[in-house]
Amino acid sequence: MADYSWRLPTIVQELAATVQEPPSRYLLPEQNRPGGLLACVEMPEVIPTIDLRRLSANNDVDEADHPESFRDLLHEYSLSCKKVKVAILRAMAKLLKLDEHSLINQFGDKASTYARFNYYPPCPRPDLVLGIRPHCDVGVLTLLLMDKDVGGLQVLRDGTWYSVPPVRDQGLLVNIGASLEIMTNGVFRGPMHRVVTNSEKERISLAIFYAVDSEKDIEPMADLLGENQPARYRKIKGKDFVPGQYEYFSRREGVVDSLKI
Ligand SMILES: O=C(O)CCC(=O)C(=O)O
Ligand SMILES: [Fe+2]
Repeated sequence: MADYSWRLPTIVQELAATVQEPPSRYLLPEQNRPGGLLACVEMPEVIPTIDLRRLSANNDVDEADHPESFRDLLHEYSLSCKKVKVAILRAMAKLLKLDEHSLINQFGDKASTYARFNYYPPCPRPDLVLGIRPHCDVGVLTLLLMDKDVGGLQVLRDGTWYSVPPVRDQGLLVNIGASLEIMTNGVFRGPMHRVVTNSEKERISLAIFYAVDSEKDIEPMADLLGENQPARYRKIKGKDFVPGQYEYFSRREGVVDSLKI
């Protein structure tokens, strides 16, 4: 029988179109949300970020204020993504010649998974306005479902911005976050990326962010260190990392650089 466990929504627009506004009980509290600093200017409102733990935990669905199909679809999608995340982190651990569970074990008991739909309306002056300013994702791993038609994501390499073409056929873009860079002592690097705007077309993406337990320390894994492999990053608590990240955003630097030894 065909295995549909990796099934993704046909297109991100289809998933997004089923709901106007996610119910507030599934959202991350405002003060914890990555908001205005992601964009180039202060945003008029903080961007809603769905906390998938709340979404999965809440089975008391009130259809009146809750489009059930959106919840179910996002939940199903997050379960598929979890398998992808686990498979990738296992493969990465093997590449590092570590126990295959070692990276997954870094998350701690209360790891977080957040979903954010990024909507970029057409912009008459793409030469002046970015959709998201340059940043490195702060978590361990990000799975990005991109708009199937409209590109815009760019990745920085050796001082040049490279455009990532739209991924058709239900492709996912896997982004390494700064937490994983620290844990692997810089073997895997979190790339700087940004989103440019488009004068004619709107664009939607869905990012699922996997982050460690906020009480856990993020630090180079002991098994990767040795006499000739000293720690290249200082440790930082999960909960101090995210606010630090946004402070550095405004200075257009990566928080991970501040932890380099
Ligand atoms: O919309 C995109 O393609 C990228 C979004 C992104 O970088 C983010 O949400 O952190
Ligand atoms: Fe990002």
